[in-house]
Formats: sequence, structure tokens, C-alpha cells
Amino acid sequence: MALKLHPSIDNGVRKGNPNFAGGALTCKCADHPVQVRITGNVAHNHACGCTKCWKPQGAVFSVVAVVSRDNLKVVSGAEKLHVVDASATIQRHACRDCGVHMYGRIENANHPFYGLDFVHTELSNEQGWQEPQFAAFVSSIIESGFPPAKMGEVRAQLRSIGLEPYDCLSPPLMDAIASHVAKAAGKLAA
Ligand SMILES: N[C@@H](CCC(=O)N[C@@H](CSCO)C(=O)NCC(=O)O)C(=O)O
Ligand SMILES: [Zn+2]
Ligand SMILES: [Zn+2]
Repeated sequence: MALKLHPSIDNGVRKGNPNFAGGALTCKCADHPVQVRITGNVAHNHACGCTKCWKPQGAVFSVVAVVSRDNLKVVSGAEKLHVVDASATIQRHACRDCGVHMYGRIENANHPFYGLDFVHTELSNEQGWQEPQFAAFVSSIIESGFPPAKMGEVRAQLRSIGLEPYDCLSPPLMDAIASHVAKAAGKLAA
């Protein structure tokens, strides 16, 4: 029987619409939910196995994407947001009442991904958001208590739905990080 990894990918991956204009993300509170508006589509959407990204109840992976911080606006409930871990690279702003992470922001201007916010498109009712492209930090699910003996099954299932599993980020993102570091060190080749 197939493993339950995340509701957005357990029945396969539904293609998004490259021309999608954006939409609203809403937290799980019945009363006065936090709402965030995103202009345009997200990028680099991926399943993430790390211990820090928000996952719905029972999920093994998070599904998380990036958007320019200029294209993200908190439109209601801002007073309910708090930063989960101020020492983390990604400052995850979560709802105090339901615990959902509404966006993660990088405040370090020298970070390779400065300017991007991390978001979970499953918090939106709209369809057309970019579909997950790959799976990142797959081995990290072990840190949250997933049995190491089942990792072969996890990777096979991810591949079967078209999500190549990596134990870091995807090669293009790792290349972007390394290029940023090389540039800062004056070593970036043409
Ligand atoms: N094994 C660690 C890995 C955590 C990690 O490095 N996560 C990445 C990706 S999160 C979205 O893809 C990261 O950039 N983390 C910075 C942060 O979370 O602030 C673990 O599982 O914790
Ligand atoms: Zn909430
Ligand atoms: Zn993560």
C-alpha cells in the first residue's frame, strides 16, 4: 500500500497553470483567520522533508514554494502572526491560534535566497498554483521519527509521481547557492 506522504501528492501531482495570477492563503482558524495575498504564481514548489517546514497533521513532508517578498501581503489577521524560531534562517510567521505557517521570510540580505518568501499553496482554494517539481531534504524525515528502513519505499514513491528525491535542494537551486557563494568570494567563473 502506498505511503501517506502529503495530501497534495498522495494522489499524484496536478499540473498548475503557468499563467495563474495568484490568490489568497488562509490559515485554519474558523474565526478571524490570517490571510495572505500572493500576486502571481509561486516558483520552485517542492516537497520538503526537513524538520522546520510546516506540515499538515499526519503528513511526512511539507509542500513549500517561493515567491518574491514584494508579491506577498498580509491582508488580515497580522496581529495573530508570530515568528516560530527567530534564530532560523527562514523566519516562519505562524498563526498563534492554529499554528499554520503563513510565510517564511529570509531577513539576511546576504543569503542567496534573500528576497524570496516560503509559502504553502495548499492553504489556498484556488487552482493553478505551480505543482511540486521535486522532493528536497528527503533523508531529513528520519530526524522527525520516520523509520530509516522505509526510505527506499519513500524515494520510489516520490519518483513514481515524478518528484525526484534529493537530500538537499534540487541541482539548479544548489548551483544558485554555490554561485552566490563563489561570487561573494570573487571566484565566480564566467
Ligand atoms: N536536516 C535539517 C535540514 C534543514 C534545512 O536545511 N532546510 C532547508 C530547506 S527548508 C525549505 O526547502 C533550509 O533552508 N532551512 C533553513 C531554515 O529552515 O531556516 C532539518 O531537517 O532540520
Ligand atoms: Zn489560524
Ligand atoms: Zn523545509
